[in-house]
Amino acid sequence: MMFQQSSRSLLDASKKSSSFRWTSSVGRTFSSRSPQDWVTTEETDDPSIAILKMNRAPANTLSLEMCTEISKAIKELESNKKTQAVILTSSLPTIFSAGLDLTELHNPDKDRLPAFWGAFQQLYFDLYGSRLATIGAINGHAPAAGCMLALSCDYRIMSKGNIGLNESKLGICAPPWLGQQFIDTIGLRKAELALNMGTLFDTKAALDIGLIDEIVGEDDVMDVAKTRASQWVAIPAPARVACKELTRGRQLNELKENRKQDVDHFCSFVNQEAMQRNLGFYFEQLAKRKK
Ligand SMILES: CCCCC/C=C\C/C=C\CC/C=C/CC(=O)SCCNC(=O)CCNC(=O)[C@H](O)C(C)(C)COP(=O)(O)OP(=O)(O)OC[C@H]1O[C@@H](n2cnc3c(N)ncnc32)[C@H](O)[C@@H]1OP(=O)(O)O
Repeated sequence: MMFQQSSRSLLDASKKSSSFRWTSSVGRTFSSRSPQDWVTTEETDDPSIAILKMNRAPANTLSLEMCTEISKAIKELESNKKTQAVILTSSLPTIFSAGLDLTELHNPDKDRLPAFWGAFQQLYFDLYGSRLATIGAINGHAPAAGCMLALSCDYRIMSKGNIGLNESKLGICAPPWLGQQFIDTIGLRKAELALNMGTLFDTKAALDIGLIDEIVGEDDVMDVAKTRASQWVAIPAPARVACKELTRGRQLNELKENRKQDVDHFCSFVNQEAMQRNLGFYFEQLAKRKK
């Protein structure tokens, strides 16, 4: 049942994921550590509050396996009835998440691409629809899908870095459900300007526009995150879950009903020659910027 305070998320869409064809890693990963190490969960001194850390150096990019690992960690936390809140953060010094792993999109493997997008959709279901109170402790850059991770949390604190949907700079457009999440958060006109220009906001601008809820000092991130988590947990869970359903249920259901079309749409979009060319240029720019 959707509104029950149980170990299940608002939309228990995970069952559907079993229909994906999960292909094995094709050696595209950055980190030499195994996917199991890319996401860790920690307890806090309050048994109702847990921490989920992303540890995929160098940029916590979302590959198929990274999406799956984060989803798995959320599900595991939800399966413990005591856990009522999770703080999502990064163990990297300057990056929360650099968004989708662009190596998944550039010259993609044709069987892996739909599975990758399915895993990204699943992550959205699991985080945006989690029964847990979710606190985004954004301690570094959060562009594009990194911003999606932040937007999927119930409350966002940020210490440094830039955040926003910059997809247009890559010659692409955010998927409709991510665009809608952005519009729902900051309003149509502001979203229209930011989406078209691919604007990335620093912490002050992000607060002004309503993309984040609070700016915190670098050394205070975890303390503030725990305090905010305690405040969310203090609200009776059935009310909290019902409020989430009220504000997010329609969007979640819409994508749930259109999952297959969304995957097809994404794959045909990404496979276009012009799109591949743009991605190639963007990669070159990233590499040059470093030099
Ligand atoms: C109605 C019609 C609509 C149709 C739409 C239908 C479907 C939608 C289709 C497509 C939607 C696709 C959605 C995409 C969402 C995304 O998330 S795209 C990814 C966007 N991300 C970025 O642009 C971030 C790029 N990275 C950076 O700007 C910087 O790395 C940073 C985050 C600001 C950090 O800078 P810093 O100097 O600290 O680090 P480096 O730049 O040196 O990065 C370290 C290392 O990591 C590599 N890297 C960084 N980001 C990515 C990435 N996203 N993917 C892959 N690799 C990445 C970088 O290249 C460095 O590598 P190294 O040189 O080998 O060390």
